[in-house]
Amino acid sequence: MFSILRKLGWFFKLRWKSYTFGVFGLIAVAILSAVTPLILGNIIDQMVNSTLTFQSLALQSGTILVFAIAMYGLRYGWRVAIFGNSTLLESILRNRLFAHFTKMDSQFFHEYRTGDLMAHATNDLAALRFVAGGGILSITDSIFIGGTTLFSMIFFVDWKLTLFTTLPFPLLIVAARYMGKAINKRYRKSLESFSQMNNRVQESVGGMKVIKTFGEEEAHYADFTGDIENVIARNKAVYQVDSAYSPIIEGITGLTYVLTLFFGSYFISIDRISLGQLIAYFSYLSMMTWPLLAIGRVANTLERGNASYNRVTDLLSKKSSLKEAKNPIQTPVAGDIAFTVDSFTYPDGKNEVLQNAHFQLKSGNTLGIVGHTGSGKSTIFKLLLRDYDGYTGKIKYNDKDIKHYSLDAVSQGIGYVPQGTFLFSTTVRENICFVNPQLTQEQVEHFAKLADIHDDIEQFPEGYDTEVGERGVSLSGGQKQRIAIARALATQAEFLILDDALSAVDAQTEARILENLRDIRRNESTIIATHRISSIMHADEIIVLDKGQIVERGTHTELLANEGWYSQMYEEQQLQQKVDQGGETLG
Ligand SMILES: Nc1ncnc2c1ncn2[C@@H]1O[C@H](COP(=O)(O)OP(=O)(O)OP(=O)(O)O)[C@@H](O)[C@H]1O
Repeated sequence: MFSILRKLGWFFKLRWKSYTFGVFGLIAVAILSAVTPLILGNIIDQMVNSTLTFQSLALQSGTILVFAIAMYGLRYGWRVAIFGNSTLLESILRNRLFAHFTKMDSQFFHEYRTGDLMAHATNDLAALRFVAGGGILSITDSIFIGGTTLFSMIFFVDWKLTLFTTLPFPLLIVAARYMGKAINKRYRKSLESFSQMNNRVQESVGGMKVIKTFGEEEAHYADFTGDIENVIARNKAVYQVDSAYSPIIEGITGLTYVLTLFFGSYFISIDRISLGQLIAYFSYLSMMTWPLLAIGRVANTLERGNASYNRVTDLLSKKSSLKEAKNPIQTPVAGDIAFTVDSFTYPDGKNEVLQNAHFQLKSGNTLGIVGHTGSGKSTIFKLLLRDYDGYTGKIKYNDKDIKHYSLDAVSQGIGYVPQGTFLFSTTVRENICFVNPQLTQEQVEHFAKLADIHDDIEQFPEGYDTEVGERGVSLSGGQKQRIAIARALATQAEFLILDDALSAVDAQTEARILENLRDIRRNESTIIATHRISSIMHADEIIVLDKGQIVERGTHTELLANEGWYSQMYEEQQLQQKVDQGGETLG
């Protein structure tokens, strides 16, 4: 249980000054508050004995007032010190987690759902914040405030009275401990159901269009209602124990008050203690409840913190399967590509996704990749981007193994437009200069023009400052794709990879964009995967993939002469285009 304090040792060491100040503040408050009831008791005794002079009353009340002001200042100080530290710990760990997430590979995000990762980043870190704040406070409280109060009860009032009246105290500790444990257990379950509901909300909002299209709203709503009911039931279970907690604690403290009244009156009657001492004792009793509850609470806070710390370190210890070379090449990848992958299977997949996929791309050339859906086009890109290492064969940039480059060097050398475009909920401009925020307006417009999206952006309510996504303008699929292309071009990388990145734009627009690319990227390399043959017919080489194997390769003319799948697809698509154009003229 206390091992969490050792595990967080690095943080306590880091913040030892403010913790020392905070703990001393707490101890000083404990001592001052133990003296106050004594003064009070003394005033009352002097009153009873008619020895109270105005001077001594003023002096003693003045002392109480000074103590109260000092305690106010000290309490403020320790709160700022200790709770300030606890939020600092949370932010340090949150930064570490986030930095770690950014380094992890695709496999990691496949394994952990977003909702779970968010739960770790919130609930577990909050539990650790409690340890570093409330936990330290409770430990100091129970040891020092509890200790000084008990000491004062025994030595400044009466040891016998203390003995008889504190009999129910162990009961208080046990009740606080066990009920706290039960609350924690139920609370954890309620968090789990909350996390499950969170995951569903996230999926539902993301997939709302799909759900609606398939008329699945009701079924989905029923599932969601089930989740909500589960959350409510589990929260109720927490409150059931929670509601019983306070009455039980109050009952036990009530019992100590009754015992004190009984024994106290008796001891006054036999002149063992004075009335003033009894009143002081009552003050001590009320000061004692909090440290006793703290003892029960400390155990639970530490246990929860321990479990959370283990979960967080577990996440942090997950290694990306991609290892950086010892002294990696830091210059962005460039030059010729030699792709010779003999075999690749996804880490959690059963079937080989690529087999003997070998191709070369000379610097400055364009490679086209076509093939059925699922034939492995995107997989080739994932390997070129070094999302996975587990293949047999070699991938080389400029004659050097991809694994000898740093991960940043690979991503910096490639402008990538993935199949599913993702834009950030920010302005069009910020989306375009995502990698390079220093771009001037002219440069941003230049890339937007190349991606044939400039005219569209000019029409948006606030031009390049228009927000995209939920808070701003809704974009068409084709507009999103073109902004994503502008963003990839703005990286000014050596390689441009377009993965079916023009599927949502019409053939004329596509032709214009490709023409622009051919023009400005004459000396740089481009790889285009597509279902539309017209997109790649100008490529220097085209490869046709089928079930992970290259079944045809050559230039457009060579492939047509081949009379295989490529020429057949080309003819079908030409025919389709003619039919479409015919339809347009007829219409
Ligand atoms: N993360 C993954 N884990 C396991 N299998 C995967 C994963 N991603 C893709 N696959 C499988 O690999 C195969 C090739 O997929 P890939 O996405 O490369 O095809 P594609 O040619 O790009 O298809 P499309 O034209 O539909 O985009 C498919 O059978 C697919 O199911």
